[in-house]
Amino acid sequence: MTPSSRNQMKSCSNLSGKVRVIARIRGFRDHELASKSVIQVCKSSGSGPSEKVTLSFDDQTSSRKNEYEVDHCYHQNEDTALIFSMEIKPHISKVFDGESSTFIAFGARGTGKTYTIQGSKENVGLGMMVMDEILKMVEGGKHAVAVSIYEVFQDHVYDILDSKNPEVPVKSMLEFQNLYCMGSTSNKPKQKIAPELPRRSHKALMIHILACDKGGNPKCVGKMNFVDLADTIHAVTLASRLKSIKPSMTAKKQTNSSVPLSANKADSVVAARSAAKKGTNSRLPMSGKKTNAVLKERRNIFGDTDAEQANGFKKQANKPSNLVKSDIPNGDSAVVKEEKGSSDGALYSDVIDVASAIVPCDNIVKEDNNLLVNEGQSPPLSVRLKELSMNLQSLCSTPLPTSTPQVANTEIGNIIDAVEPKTPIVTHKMDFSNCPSGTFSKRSSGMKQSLVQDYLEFLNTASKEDLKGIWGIGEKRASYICELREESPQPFKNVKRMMKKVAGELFSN
Ligand SMILES: Nc1ncnc2c1ncn2[C@@H]1O[C@H](COP(=O)(O)OP(=O)(O)OP(=O)(O)O)[C@@H](O)[C@H]1O
Repeated sequence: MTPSSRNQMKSCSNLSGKVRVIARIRGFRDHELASKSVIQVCKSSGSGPSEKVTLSFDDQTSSRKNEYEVDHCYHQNEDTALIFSMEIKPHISKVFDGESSTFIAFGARGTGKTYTIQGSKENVGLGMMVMDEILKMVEGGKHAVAVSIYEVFQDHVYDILDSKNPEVPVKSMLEFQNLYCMGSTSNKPKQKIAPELPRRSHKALMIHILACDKGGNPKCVGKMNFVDLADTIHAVTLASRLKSIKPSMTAKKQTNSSVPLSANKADSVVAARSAAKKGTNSRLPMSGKKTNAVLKERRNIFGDTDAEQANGFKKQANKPSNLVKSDIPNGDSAVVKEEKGSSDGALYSDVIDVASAIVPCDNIVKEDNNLLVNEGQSPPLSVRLKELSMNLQSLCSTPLPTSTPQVANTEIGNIIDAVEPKTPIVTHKMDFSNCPSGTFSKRSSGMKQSLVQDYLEFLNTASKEDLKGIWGIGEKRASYICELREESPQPFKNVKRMMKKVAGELFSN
């Protein structure tokens, strides 16, 4: 994908010549129609597999216009069965010959990735269709089928089915349905993730085709992988995110054991040990025995020294935030198909190959907080927004001698109600018979609320450069605000939403 810049054509097709990129249009929902976005699909003059399609997204609300070139586009009246027969079915027989494939559904929230791969109650997804076809092909033959289902959250890979036996044999559609539905609704990782934090995990279904070797032991001859790549990830960032999972993958391959700790936890162990050595901190986050075990394991995995580890982890800690921009905007999703031999494809299948690494996630909440942390010197956006909310709170909690309902207490929810649009921003019929202080209060209350609205409007519409002009908003914060706008054209409709969206329960205290 070419670097993204505004109003520039992005070619999503023919990545490394080994990837086919198709788009699927699911149509606008009612609230999306209101955003005045327009999608245009133009076919090039070629036909058949060589045809190229240009998708133009014109968001009149934000004046954004983006164009993408893809290999094919499925329209909203074309169902998943058509995608299956055109894009996936031709590859099934190749898997039996050892040619693995990976299919990635990629798009912003709500664009239809789950609908396409897992399906819904009413509509069967690609996963079920493929399994149905594969089971027919293995029936009575020399092959067998097994499945694995994984969930990737940040740098952790969770085995959803059975950590002791990552490849679970499947003999019938009923068996598969039970596993797949259980896997899809599993709350194993969810339990560990703080509810107020955005949950953006990726899911992967792997279908293994097995055949017995000469010794009668089942051996994998080929795989079909289906990845639900959640969130708004730019293709370039995608590659780096996958690379960041690589240490876990390498660990799994080299030691054939689970990775004992997340990088962050090990990082803190290394940092604490180094501090202890220097005498600046005598406390280790774990017992000395466990610390040594962790470091030993990491040495086995990475073959590095403490100092190298510290550097390596430092680099990881400084890697860009997970909150990244999508190259495929709201309203469309894409299925990317990869064939054996692609360098990128190898990376993707690696992710899944080692996905049985089970990582204790007692630290995951701490790590999730990184989502809200700005890596720069300045305080994180959440802190800045909290500051802003306190200012707004103090503005709004001033008792007003107007007809506005009095705020009974200074709970933030009540304050927000007072700033909701139902409160008149400016009183047109000013009662000048009031005493001068009354008039002044009325005017100032209108002004305060107008300021609030202006600020929200500014956050919703200002260009990145203008956002950066505000004190406390730097490159990262401005990018984050722009990303929120990608998901919804007006993310900051009112103070309540702004607080919910950006800082979760931070403001509820
Ligand atoms: N092609 C489609 N036709 C009809 N409805 C669709 C289509 N694609 C998606 N939908 C509907 O849109 C909604 C969101 O779809 P879905 O949950 O699959 O999105 P998603 O990309 O998986 O979102 P998330 O990233 O939040 O998991 C669902 O109600 C789904 O039924």
